[in-house]
Amino acid sequence: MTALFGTEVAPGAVHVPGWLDTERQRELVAACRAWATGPVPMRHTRLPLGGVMSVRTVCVGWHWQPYRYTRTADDVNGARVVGFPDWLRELGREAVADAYRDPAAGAAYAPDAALVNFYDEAARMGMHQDKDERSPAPVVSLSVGDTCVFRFGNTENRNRPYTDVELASGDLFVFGGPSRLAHHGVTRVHPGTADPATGLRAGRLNITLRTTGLSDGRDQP
Ligand SMILES: O=C(O)CCC(=O)C(=O)O
Ligand SMILES: [Fe+2]
Repeated sequence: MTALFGTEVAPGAVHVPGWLDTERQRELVAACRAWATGPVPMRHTRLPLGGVMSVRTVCVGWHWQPYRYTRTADDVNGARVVGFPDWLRELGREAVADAYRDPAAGAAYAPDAALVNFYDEAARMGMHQDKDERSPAPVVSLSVGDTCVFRFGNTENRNRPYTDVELASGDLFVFGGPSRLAHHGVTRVHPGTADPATGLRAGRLNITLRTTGLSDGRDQP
């Protein structure tokens, strides 16, 4: 087991470098490759004002489109989103338990959605809040591939104060509690920093686990 000396970037926001070993990163890359092919293909999300996101995204458990979750990908091909696997929920539980050093918080964690984002070297993500979930449960973020600059800000606005954190392959970042609605984004990706042993030769994968707080038959309007 890796020694877990995470850094608290803000209250409730913990960075644990090197949390995933190479084998687990390889497994995640393989899972993301499979999800990227369907039933809903990985694609650039269209924004309501006509823009498209520079990252490519595929969802697991619930489909996210700006700014709601549904079971079917109505903005892509109408297909039902792939099911959320038990092993991914278990990984999320381990992540929360380790980052917060709180086994009970880990055991209570029950994510039901994941967003898988792929960044090529030009992709970015603007400052935003993850606020389409109806649950205060933490977000678990796992990174594989090229190192990026992850900007972790405040709950008030997109501006300072913020902290720039380098997220490298295998890193875990958990944000919950008072940081759950903090603004955050990715300001750049450092090309050529990935370890090819993960199976991802170029670019960056980020997987965020979320708890939607939704149940079937009650899709968000
Ligand atoms: O890529 C990252 O590290 C962050 C992704 C993110 O903020 C999101 O998907 O909402
Ligand atoms: Fe986010």
